[in-house]
Amino acid sequence: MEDLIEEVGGCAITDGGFATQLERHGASINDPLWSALCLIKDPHLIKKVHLEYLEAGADILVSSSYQASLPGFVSKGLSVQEGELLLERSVKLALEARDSFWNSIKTSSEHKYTKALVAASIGSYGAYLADGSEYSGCYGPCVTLDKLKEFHRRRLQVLVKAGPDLLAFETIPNKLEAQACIELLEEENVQIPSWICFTSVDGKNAPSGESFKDCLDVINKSDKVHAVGINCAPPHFMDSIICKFKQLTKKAIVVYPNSGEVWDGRAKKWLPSKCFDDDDFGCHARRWRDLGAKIIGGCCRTTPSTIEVISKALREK
Ligand SMILES: C[S+](C)CC[C@H](N)C(=O)O
Ligand SMILES: N[C@@H](CCS)C(=O)O
Ligand SMILES: [Zn+2]
Repeated sequence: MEDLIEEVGGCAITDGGFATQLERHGASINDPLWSALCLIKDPHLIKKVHLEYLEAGADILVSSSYQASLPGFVSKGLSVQEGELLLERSVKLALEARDSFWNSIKTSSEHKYTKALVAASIGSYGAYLADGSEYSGCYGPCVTLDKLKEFHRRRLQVLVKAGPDLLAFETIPNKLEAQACIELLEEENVQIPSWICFTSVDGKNAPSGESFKDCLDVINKSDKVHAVGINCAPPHFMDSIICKFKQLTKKAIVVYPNSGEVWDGRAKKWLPSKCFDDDDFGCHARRWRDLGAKIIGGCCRTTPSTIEVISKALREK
């Protein structure tokens, strides 16, 4: 990850909203598995979306496993073994897209691309609950550290074995889940780098109300985690969050905010709110880089055109 950041001039671009782009192609993801439903129904579309983000200039692809889980697949009537194959497929599809894109352009002397890395997405427990609780962090008293580790363990093992370049823990909403992720990375002796991203609904704390200082103190103790940041929070929080994270950690900072719309977990739809358009992302991406972010992209409701604008803004001399 550090090599990629250096190779691309100090700031790598991750992709944009994966589920958002699936939906724009007509995929129906109103389901407890959300975008991971496409792993069963339409894997070709997953590859197409990965290729679109590569074309737009993403240096990092995040796999389609955000809301994929073994209990989720089993509740659809699949066996554990079938579920494991689907998790593996999520990484393979991204690797295949990356390799075929790279093979198609690498011999041309004029291309502007770097060979992308594939990050296996590991969505939070709240994502699996499919009730929007990745934005509240309220898992209730029954959800202990051990329960969170057991939820994450097998999926992590299968995703690591599938051969991604990175692990991307996404939308972590509280300190307990950050602790679970750190302990798992140690216990499983994971050798590939990880990033851990939190959500935020107030721009100051994790959704649970716990301070980012407390959350980052947990993460700073682990050398398995190479970057820490925020995803799927409103973009106008990023300036102050980057400044705050710079004081709280020496790890690389990653930011890939959503458009600013707000997810209604009950109605399962995005509610309009103060939003950034693609051009806003372009201007702000430069600012986020200048403030010290090392990986920048978009999350829900951003699209390949957002990533193209970010790429132009960051790569143009
Ligand atoms: C990042 S959110 C929009 C993903 C969907 C959510 N976990 C749900 O199922 O409601
Ligand atoms: N990687 C996931 C994140 C959702 S918050 C996606 O882009 O769909
Ligand atoms: Zn998102």
